Amino acid sequence: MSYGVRSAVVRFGDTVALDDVTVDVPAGTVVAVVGGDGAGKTTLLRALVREQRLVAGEVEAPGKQHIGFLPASSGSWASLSVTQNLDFVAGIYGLSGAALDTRRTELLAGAGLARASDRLASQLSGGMRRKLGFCLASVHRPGLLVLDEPSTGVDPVSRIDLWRMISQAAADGAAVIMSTTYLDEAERAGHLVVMDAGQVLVQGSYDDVRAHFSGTVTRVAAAARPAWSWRRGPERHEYWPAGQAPPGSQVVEPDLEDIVIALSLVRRSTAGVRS
Ligand SMILES: Nc1ncnc2c1ncn2[C@@H]1O[C@H](COP(=O)(O)OP(=O)(O)OP(=O)(O)O)[C@@H](O)[C@H]1O
Repeated sequence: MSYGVRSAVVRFGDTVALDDVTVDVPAGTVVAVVGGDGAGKTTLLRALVREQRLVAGEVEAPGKQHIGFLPASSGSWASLSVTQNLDFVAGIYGLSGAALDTRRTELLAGAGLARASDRLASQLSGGMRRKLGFCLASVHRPGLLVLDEPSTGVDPVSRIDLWRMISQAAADGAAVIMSTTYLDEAERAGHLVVMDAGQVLVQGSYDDVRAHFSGTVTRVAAAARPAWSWRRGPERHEYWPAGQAPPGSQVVEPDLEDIVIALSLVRRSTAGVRS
């Protein structure tokens, strides 16, 4: 079973938020959607859960009761405790008794929230709230799990817990699609979708994305082409089209962050956004 969107188009006035986007989300796979601000990640996920209407194209998704959706904001009820949040959502899906007890224990332990089970959601840290949101989205073991930036604000150690749970959901057979701004963690997904300005720039496994990348990334002290360079920690990286890097340049093996930035710069240049 594979879900997804085909040739999806979404417009907000003059803004094309999705421009002929086709993405498959096969069962048992984690698809990570990456891209800069306004790339169209949230619109894609909302289209998939049918919260955003398409101007053109098709959505293939199961019925609402088989979808789990963690929206970019909130995802839980501030005035309910952690347990009350879980039991409330589980109840909507008809989960009760021993089955609910088992699932609650499993999710709270996995998310590291067991000791916070009586705390109000409003009293949780931002990262804990995102983890609770994940638990609520996945409590009914949906066939399609759609997560909008589940790890934003979650500390690096807790992100490991979250990834374990996301991977487990896929291993149990769910089709999982998530957006993330953490490109190091996106590299772990089975399938990557790199977006910019509503378009899919490239998609496939991390190896496919690297193989598709043409051009050279160099490490520089001062940028020769400022519009094509970006900061990476204490370093500065610069993009050159294939064969154009000056002789003697310090060439670096581009990681996903370099590739996403370079592809976005190329797209904007092609679209006439940059001179
Ligand atoms: N309700 C809306 N009304 C008008 N424009 C919108 C609306 N929602 C999204 N957009 C525009 O559509 C484009 C895609 O937005 P979207 O939220 O999908 O991007 P994103 O990749 O999720 O960005 P971010 O990471 O900043 O949330 C942006 O240009 C955004 O301004």
